[in-house]
Amino acid sequence: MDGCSEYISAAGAQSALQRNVRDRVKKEASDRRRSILYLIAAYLREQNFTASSECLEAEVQLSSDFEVCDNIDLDTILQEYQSYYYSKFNKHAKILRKCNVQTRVVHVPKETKKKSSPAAKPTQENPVPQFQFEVRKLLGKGDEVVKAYSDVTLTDNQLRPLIDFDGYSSEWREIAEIILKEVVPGTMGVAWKDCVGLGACIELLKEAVVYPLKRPELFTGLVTPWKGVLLYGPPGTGKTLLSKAVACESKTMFFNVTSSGFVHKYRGDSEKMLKVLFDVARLYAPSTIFVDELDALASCSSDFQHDASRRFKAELLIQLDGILRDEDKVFVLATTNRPWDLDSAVLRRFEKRILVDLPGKESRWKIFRYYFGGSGYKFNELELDAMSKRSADFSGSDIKNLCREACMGKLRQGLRRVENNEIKIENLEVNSPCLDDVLAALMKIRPVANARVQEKYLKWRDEFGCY
Ligand SMILES: Nc1ncnc2c1ncn2[C@@H]1O[C@H](COP(=O)(O)OP(=O)(O)OP(=O)(O)O)[C@@H](O)[C@H]1O
Repeated sequence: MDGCSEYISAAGAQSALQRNVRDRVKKEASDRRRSILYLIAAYLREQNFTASSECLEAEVQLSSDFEVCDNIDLDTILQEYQSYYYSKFNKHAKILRKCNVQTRVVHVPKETKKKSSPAAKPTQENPVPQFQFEVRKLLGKGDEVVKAYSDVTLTDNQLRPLIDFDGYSSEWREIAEIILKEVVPGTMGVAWKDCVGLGACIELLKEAVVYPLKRPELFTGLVTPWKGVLLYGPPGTGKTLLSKAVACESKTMFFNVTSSGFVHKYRGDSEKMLKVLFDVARLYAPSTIFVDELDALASCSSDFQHDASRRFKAELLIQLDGILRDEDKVFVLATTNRPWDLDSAVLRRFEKRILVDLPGKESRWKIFRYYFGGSGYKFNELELDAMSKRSADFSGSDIKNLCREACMGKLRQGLRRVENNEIKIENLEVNSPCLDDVLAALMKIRPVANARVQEKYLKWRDEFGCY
């Protein structure tokens, strides 16, 4: 082959290659366009716009041989795009903008003008529009949901079944129903008075969730209620106890998000779940979203897969921003005993960050009195002084354990006499524990935290706390 024909054949091969690439790109674009149309048709059907969906299917000749895959819907795609945009550019994606009214063009296809939607107008032959029929079918499900949280004190709004809220996909409703089934009943019997020695935290929680509901007119302008509160501190100091009291005392719908359960149960779909959670909380407002162990969900180094964790955090930030910005009566309460591990962007969204510290001597005194008094055991002030003095570093939970151990110690003495056949078990009477029993228990039970641990929290509070 001479140089010229070599050149021609190389040029021919290159142009064939270019044609191939062009064809591939064209095919990809046309596949994409086709997928978009299927997605739109499915979305319209999902939203009960049956006539519009049929019209679209006819106009673009969609074949009934294809259907949208289970786990793809427009809502998910949009949500993922928003999360991606936020994590990439650190600002919210703008999906819509108001158009110029003068230049706006409204396109009404001829077919839809002729055909009125069966859902829109009941006729004599068909008095129950198709849409309402769908509603009835689903209403049964909604009723079950209402029953599931019927022991919560609910307002009229909160008693509305899910189906009353239009415009959500069936996937959204499925997730929403799971969430509603996990609403914490307000009948756990924990009152403010059970959170002994935690007066400052209680005041703040009342400011955030109780008073704004009782006297909303007092909380306007700059005096808006706190929307995000983080309770942090050593283990066993009553953070979860406080949140249970919020559930019982606040009369809000209380959504309990246990981090480990959340990530495990909805792995791969956590951010979708999170979005629905906040949607549902808004729909059923006033509500409280309680996130236990926030560090497991939003630490700088979350252990669930890197990408999933990034997307989850981005969605959490979007949702927290929404709560802070909007007027909705949704309050987010979170706890952690590793505040230093939290992602700083998440941390910033919690307007109040409160240390629930180890109880001081006076608080320990009150906690001893609370637990022994609650069981009918009376100790005088001097005895309570002695206990509180010797229990430095004990958390509320440690003190509770100590009280149990003291009572068990007394019972054990009696059981030993039964074992030695000194008395019959039927005749065994257990006396109140005395100070010696408590001191003996003090030798056995050691506190979980100590001054060094406490120091770490105090240091973090001085740097990042907001109380
Ligand atoms: N201040 C307190 N007054 C009365 N009881 C308390 C107090 N603090 C803790 N307790 C008791 O200890 C138990 C455990 O406390 P709680 O679970 O609230 O601690 P926590 O701070 O959430 O711990 P962790 O950080 O490990 O989750 C409570 O259910 C309660 O019985």
